Amino acid sequence: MRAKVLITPRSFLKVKEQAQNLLKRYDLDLIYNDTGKTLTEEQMLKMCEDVDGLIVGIDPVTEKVLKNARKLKAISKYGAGLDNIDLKTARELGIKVASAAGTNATSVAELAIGMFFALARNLAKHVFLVKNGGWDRIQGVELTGKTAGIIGLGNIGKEVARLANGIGMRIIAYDPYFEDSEFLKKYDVKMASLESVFKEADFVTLHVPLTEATAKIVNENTLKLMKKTAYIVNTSRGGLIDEDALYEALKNDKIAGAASDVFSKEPPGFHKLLTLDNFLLTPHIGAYTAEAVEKMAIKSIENLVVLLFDEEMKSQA
Ligand SMILES: NC(=O)C1=CN([C@@H]2O[C@H](COP(=O)(O)OP(=O)(O)OC[C@H]3O[C@@H](n4cnc5c(N)ncnc54)[C@H](O)[C@@H]3O)[C@@H](O)[C@H]2O)C=CC1
Ligand SMILES: O=C(O)CCC(=O)C(=O)O
Repeated sequence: MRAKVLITPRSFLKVKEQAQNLLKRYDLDLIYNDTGKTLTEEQMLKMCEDVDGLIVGIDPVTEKVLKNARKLKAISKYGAGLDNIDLKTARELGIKVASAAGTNATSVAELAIGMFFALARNLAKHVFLVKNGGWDRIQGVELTGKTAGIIGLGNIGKEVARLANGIGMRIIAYDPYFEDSEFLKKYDVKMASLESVFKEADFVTLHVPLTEATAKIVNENTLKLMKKTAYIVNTSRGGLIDEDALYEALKNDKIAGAASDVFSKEPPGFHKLLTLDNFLLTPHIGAYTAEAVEKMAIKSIENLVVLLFDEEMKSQA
């Protein structure tokens, strides 16, 4: 019987033809999420019920969804973060999981550095000001010579380090699992404690996965360590920040500003952070570039084939 695969990411539709072409040698029925939105748990419950494989974006793959998906053998993440997948239940049920980490690293790193520039030169405020008839200038700061504090030196964190080094920033990083001393030498990165990163950095940037250990890594206590002139950038996951504590720090000018691509609830709806003009935001666009969309799609297809058929993808030549 043909295996059935559900493909949920909205942006996957942009490379649908290419994906179908890559998979044509395999006996698969491909079902797409055509709602134009991230699926809810209810929708996932229904749509995963009789599938053998799943290529998933940030839609919830909860215990309930997994237990109801009796035929499911493989989950291939279209992207890096696996926090939307209940990995413990997947393991217990013998469902294999793979990530496409690395495929979107350049795109996310470029957004993070873009946010450094936007914060340093008050870009959003200036656009708003001039469009509303003003011509005032808010003094900015240079990035050159400032300290970038990278939390999580994986695929994305390393790209941020490479770019920050090119700008002439001093770089410190916290990642207890990082071991590549050659990389540190090449991009002049100094490993530091988490506390030192918060204390010394002018731009703290988050690139860790959301896990029990990293949830609310930015909180009242760590925000208190930061300089009044420092900024925080989050292109990783909303759950890494205690959003109430960030609101208080920004509102009371305890730090200079923050930018976030991600929220604990997406879309955030009305959130008090959105009322602050020292808070910039984007709607989870980190990996939404032509290049990353294509790379994520190809890698997630290749991973699915390995997981489902236990083989490297056959050459398409
Ligand atoms: N905004 C967006 O569209 C995107 C967001 N992301 C987020 O970025 C995260 C990072 O992605 P990648 O760099 O590709 O992942 P990665 O797995 O390559 O790197 C994660 C790094 O975090 C480190 N780490 C893990 N636990 C840690 C801890 N407790 N303290 C300090 N370091 C720790 C690991 O050692 C690793 O070096 C993803 O998990 C995802 O949540 C990823 C892609 C797109
Ligand atoms: O753009 C997407 O579909 C989500 C990317 C993402 O958040 C990830 O790779 O973890």
